[in-house]
Amino acid sequence: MNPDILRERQNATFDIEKLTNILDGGAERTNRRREIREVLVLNDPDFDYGTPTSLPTMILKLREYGISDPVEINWYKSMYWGTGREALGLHYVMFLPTLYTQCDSEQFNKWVPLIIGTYAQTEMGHGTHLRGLETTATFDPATQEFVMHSPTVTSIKWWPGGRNPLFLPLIFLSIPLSASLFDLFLSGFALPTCSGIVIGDIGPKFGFDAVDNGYLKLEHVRIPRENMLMKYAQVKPDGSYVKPLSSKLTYGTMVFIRSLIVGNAGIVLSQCCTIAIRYSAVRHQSEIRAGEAEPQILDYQTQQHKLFPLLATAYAFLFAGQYMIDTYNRISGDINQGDLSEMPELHALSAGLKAFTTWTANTGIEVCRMSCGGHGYSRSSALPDIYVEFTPSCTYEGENTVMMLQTARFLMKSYRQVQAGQQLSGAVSYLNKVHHRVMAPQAVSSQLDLNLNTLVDLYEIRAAMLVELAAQSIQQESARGKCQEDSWNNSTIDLVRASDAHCHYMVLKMFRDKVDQIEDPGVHSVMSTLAHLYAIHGMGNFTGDFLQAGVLTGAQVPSVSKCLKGLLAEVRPSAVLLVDAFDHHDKMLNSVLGRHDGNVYEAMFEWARSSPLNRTEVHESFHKHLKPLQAKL
Ligand SMILES: CCCCCCCCCCCCCCCCC/C=C/C(=O)SCCNC(=O)CCNC(=O)[C@H](O)C(C)(C)COP(=O)(O)OP(=O)(O)OC[C@H]1O[C@@H](n2cnc3c(N)ncnc32)[C@H](O)[C@@H]1OP(=O)(O)O
Ligand SMILES: Cc1cc2nc3c(=O)[nH]c(=O)nc-3n(C[C@H](O)[C@H](O)[C@H](O)COP(=O)(O)OP(=O)(O)OC[C@H]3O[C@@H](n4cnc5c(N)ncnc54)[C@H](O)[C@@H]3O)c2cc1C
Repeated sequence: MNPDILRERQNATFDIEKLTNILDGGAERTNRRREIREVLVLNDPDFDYGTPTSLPTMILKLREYGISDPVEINWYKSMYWGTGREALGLHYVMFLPTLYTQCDSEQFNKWVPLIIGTYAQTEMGHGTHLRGLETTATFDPATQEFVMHSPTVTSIKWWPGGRNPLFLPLIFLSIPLSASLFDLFLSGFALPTCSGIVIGDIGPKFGFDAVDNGYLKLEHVRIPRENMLMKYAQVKPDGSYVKPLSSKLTYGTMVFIRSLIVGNAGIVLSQCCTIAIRYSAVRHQSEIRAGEAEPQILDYQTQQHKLFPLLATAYAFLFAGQYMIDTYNRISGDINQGDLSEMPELHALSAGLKAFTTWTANTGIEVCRMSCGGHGYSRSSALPDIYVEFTPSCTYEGENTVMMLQTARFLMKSYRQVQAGQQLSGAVSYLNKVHHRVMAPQAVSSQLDLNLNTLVDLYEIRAAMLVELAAQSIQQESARGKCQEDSWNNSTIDLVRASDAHCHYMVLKMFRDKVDQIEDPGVHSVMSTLAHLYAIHGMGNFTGDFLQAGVLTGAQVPSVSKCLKGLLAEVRPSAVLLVDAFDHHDKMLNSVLGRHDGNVYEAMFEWARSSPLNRTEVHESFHKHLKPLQAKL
């Protein structure tokens, strides 16, 4: 074990295992996660780490072990595939959940155990604007079939993941928006089951290489009426259409995956913090005091300023992910019983948090990479691969700006309800006070009140102010004679800012609520420090908002920076222990820099020597290209 990393693990002030249990949702969940990792994967003789040939093995093993919980599937898959995406991700997180939520009982029993599929909603011309989708599904009562057709080049289905002849049916969204299970291919290498299908791969991408995103053009292809997913909407044999309780029920799968993405952003950020902080504990560079040994780069304040707020953010997002999944499960249970009353709030929360967490994590991954210097740019660090695999999450499952505007739509509606004298409940209840709150700054003293509850209040006031400013912008545009739509569009910068502040407040509130539940004094103390760091770092980034909200005075601004520096120093002794608590196995992290034993340099040399480029003393290209050239010179 590297001596630096060994020293970092001495004198722990908190019980790491207890913190790991909290992250997993209890000791039993930690035990289950490790059982899946150690017994079902690492000790499985069939386990051929992360090679494509192991994909069928993985599927059959998941079925053999009866693993169906999305989190457990993710635990299993992440051990198999490390930090990358793999071809079946979409099957598990979109195709199956759509069948679970949109099939009637007969369809469920018919299809769920048997098939692997994808989710073909996006078209070349439309990904965001679902009401603009052009693919048609025309019912033919004479044959009891739907005729599926791509009328224009822009209606070609574009992006479905896993869209190669290997794969089976796909969930298909078409006009009128209904989800029809469209059985295109038999399993295995069979060709299309019917003519009129043009299919292929959309070509090289920024990354996501394990997933073959394809295109699909349909020319009057017929599928049985029964292939329309009929839990919520039906087309009867006589062609009559039974409308769903809400047209937005068809969007349910996207709400589900957005809810998962929130926790996943926390997981990915925790992986990167593990890599960067462990590496920063063993990397020595330059000097602080002349003549002394080169310090660990983790002792540079700037390095702490880069990494420790991200460490706090990783914990914040993991807790937000737990809250999001619990909220999704509760409200989707109610929806299943026909109670749609909280569907708008679930949509607004999942859309906003998905955008907020992925934007922040996306930036954070790059900060972690750059904090590792040149070695961070090496694939051996795993950080470039993590970035390339994660960054599309700001686009897929709802492009982030559009998602923030969906949350803004809910905030504006809530604000108008308060103006009309209604009393709000739930996540936006803080808006009830927006007119009565005295936006008085804290005590005039230049000292900040560091009570976590006070900090949550300040974020709440900031959010309320920005919601009100966005609403006022819309009102001012209307007063200038703009129509409602133009008033909205001319206020979208303010609207996104308000949604971002709302999500920031929600995440800090969830972090505070989680800290309040922690009974172990040592764990409570270190988590409280991280929650403070998360809040103060945010105040430093958005000082203008807090000044504008009147909850921070100019005299207090220096205190923010002073407080931040103090918190960085407070986190320093626990930094390595805090990433150890994430409990990422070396095999899954697949990072030379993030090794648990900290033996980076030896491992890096071995990694480089194993490169195919080093298989021979002199690369064959010399003999093939350079030597003949030299002969002619
Ligand atoms: C800790 C747990 C960790 C576990 C980890 C487990 C695994 C983690 C996996 C992580 C990631 C894996 C990734 C896998 C690969 C992903 C591959 C990508 C796939 C895709 O991208 S699929 C396609 C995704 N596409 C979209 O998301 C489309 C986005 N567009 C839309 O959703 C809609 O067009 C819209 C919302 C933008 C607009 O819709 P519409 O025009 O119909 O609505 P309006 O804006 O006019 O609003 C009308 C009212 O409808 C309400 N509304 C809208 N949407 C919803 C909804 N979904 N639910 C409820 N209500 C909705 C609006 O709020 C409006 O209501 P109002 O009352 O009138 O205001
Ligand atoms: C790696 C990857 C995998 C994918 N896998 C799948 C899949 O399996 N199945 C599937 O169906 N789809 C998939 N997609 C497609 C994905 O869902 C869409 O790309 C996504 O929904 C964004 O839509 P778009 O590409 O049309 O972008 P656009 O909506 O065209 O976005 C372009 C710009 O327009 C802006 N914009 C759009 N509308 C508004 C608005 N109302 N207000 C303000 N600004 C706006 C956006 O903010 C953005 O800046 C995948 C995409 C990627 C990158």
